[in-house]
Amino acid sequence: WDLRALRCSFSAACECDFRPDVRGLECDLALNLVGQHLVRQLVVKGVREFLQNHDPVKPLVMSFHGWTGTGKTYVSSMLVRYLFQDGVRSPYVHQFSPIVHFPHAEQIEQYKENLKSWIQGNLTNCGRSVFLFDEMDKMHPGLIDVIIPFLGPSWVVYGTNYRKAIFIFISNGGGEQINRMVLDLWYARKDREEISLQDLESAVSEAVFENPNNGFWKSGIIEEHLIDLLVPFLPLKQHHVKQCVVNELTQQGLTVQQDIIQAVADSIPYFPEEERVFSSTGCKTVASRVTFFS
Ligand SMILES: Nc1ncnc2c1ncn2[C@@H]1O[C@H](COP(=O)(O)OP(=O)(O)OP(=O)(O)O)[C@@H](O)[C@H]1O
Repeated sequence: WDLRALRCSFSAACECDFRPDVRGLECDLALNLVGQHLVRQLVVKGVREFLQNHDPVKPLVMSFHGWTGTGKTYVSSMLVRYLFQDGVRSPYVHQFSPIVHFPHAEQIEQYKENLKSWIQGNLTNCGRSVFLFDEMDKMHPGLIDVIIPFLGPSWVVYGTNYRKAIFIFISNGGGEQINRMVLDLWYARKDREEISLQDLESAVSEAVFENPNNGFWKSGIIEEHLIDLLVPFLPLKQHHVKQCVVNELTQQGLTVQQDIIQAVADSIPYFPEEERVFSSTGCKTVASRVTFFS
């Protein structure tokens, strides 16, 4: 008899689908996430502490920032996989993309209402829900503030505690600032790993808060410090790209060949243009290039 299955048939389904494995997440990140030491530390520590607390004062709110192809979606999907048995397909994981769900600026008031009731309904159904907001930099400013009441410490409806939910925002906003800081370190002949988290955090918050084209523009979410973890994704260097190629070859069951690794790494654009230090597209196009060069 599977005792868990038996218990599941009598209890709230969502708690049953919720099977967090933080150690598994930690291992997977250590093995497969390339060149993002801050991300690994912040996400594992943040999620572990949040899950260890059986009575959290507020939901866990994380915001992922960085240049394209640096691993934001990759990490969020991995996290969800280690939280829910069905991963991103779990009915308790909800993804929002502005282009798909909120395409028309003139319907913003309707979107606000829909988003609020959607979140409220799903939280009533399952306090352990995860909400993923992709491409925050393409979200109409003002829309996201409608979820502020769900992110703070005082949101309790009908006696249900909503503080066990996890909210993840993903955005390229602040990516330029992160790249600039890492590049300045490189010009100063310092390691990219020497970057200060505090400096990054304030530069990113300021950048997204002050950009009128960003979903966080003048947002109460930033102003009221509702984000628990601002997670900066650093630009990847050529040796990181090579590691992504190795991962991809292995995953596709292909032989790891030096000439393919070199050919893929050489075919990618880098910045600064002359020195070719950081990948302009991270590891984003690695999979398709591996197919092309193999
Ligand atoms: N740091 C990384 N370590 C390992 N693989 C990576 C990393 N970054 C990106 N990749 C690979 O590149 C693919 C694309 O990355 P991902 O979609 O996570 O980028 P992103 O940061 O979300 O980009 P965008 O801002 O354009 O959405 C991933 O599926 C993964 O295979």
